Amino acid sequence: MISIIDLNLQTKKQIILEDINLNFKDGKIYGLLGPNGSGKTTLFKSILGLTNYDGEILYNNRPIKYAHVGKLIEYPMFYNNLTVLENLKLHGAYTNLENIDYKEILSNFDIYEAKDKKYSEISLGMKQRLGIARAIMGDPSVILLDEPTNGLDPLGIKSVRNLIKNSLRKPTNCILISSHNLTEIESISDELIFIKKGRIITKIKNNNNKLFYVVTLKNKESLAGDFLENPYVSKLHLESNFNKYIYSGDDEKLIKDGNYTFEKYTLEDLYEEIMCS
Ligand SMILES: Nc1ncnc2c1ncn2[C@@H]1O[C@H](COP(=O)(O)OP(=O)(O)OP(=O)(O)O)[C@@H](O)[C@H]1O
Repeated sequence: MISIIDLNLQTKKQIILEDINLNFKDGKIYGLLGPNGSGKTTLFKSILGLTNYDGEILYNNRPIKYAHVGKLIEYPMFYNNLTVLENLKLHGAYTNLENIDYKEILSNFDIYEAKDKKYSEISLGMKQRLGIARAIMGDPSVILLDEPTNGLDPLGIKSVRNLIKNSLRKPTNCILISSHNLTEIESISDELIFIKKGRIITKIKNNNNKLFYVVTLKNKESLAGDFLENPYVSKLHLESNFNKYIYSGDDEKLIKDGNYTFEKYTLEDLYEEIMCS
């Protein structure tokens, strides 16, 4: 499990990440959502030790630097003049990975046919799949994917999505994905984390039922214990006293007991409500 404890990062001019406290469990996929410049990539860079920060990032109670972290972040660097296979082998060599079955990796990522093509000659979709293939070489405990479907066409998006869902998730790894594509992130993630101006606004369990409920308590006394204990209930804004909650479960009975008013939201509506209020 990754534990991020009191993470803060600021430059002389700007607060970039503020009071981040998060746990990411093995076997789960976490989707990070937030506008441009909200701090998603910087959070990934902190996990990778690529930037200074205050606070602690642990993996299974040890500093994260001891964990094997695979990454696809910003513009992945590959050598244009080397082939797909040569690029992967080079990565294997300089990261000291042994017993890598390159054929299996390339086949799993549907790029085996292109193994002898130069990197500069393959399509954007293949480049993206190659980037993910490289990220998971050696079976990392943590996988960070920063906008893995950036620039892909609809079929490319589908193929990367299926790959993440079907091949990457394991009980022994923890996957973090940032994306602006709400449909995609909703279909992949177990938990959705909303970040705005460097702060975690809220996090919700995703049950892939496509609809969320924004629930308003009629009065404070209506804070029914059962409701708040439900794992599919989160505050709309973690830090405010707002009497609004998000319910992402599918048992409408829970919110139809007269103590609440509720509205159905799509993830897009929810994103707007969270980011614009
Ligand atoms: N090295 C740096 N020095 C100073 N400011 C930085 C640095 N890196 C990022 N920032 C600033 O930190 C903020 C967060 O940027 P970051 O790239 O993490 O956001 P993001 O959520 O990943 O955005 P996007 O969705 O556009 O990729 C931005 O305001 C950015 O300008």
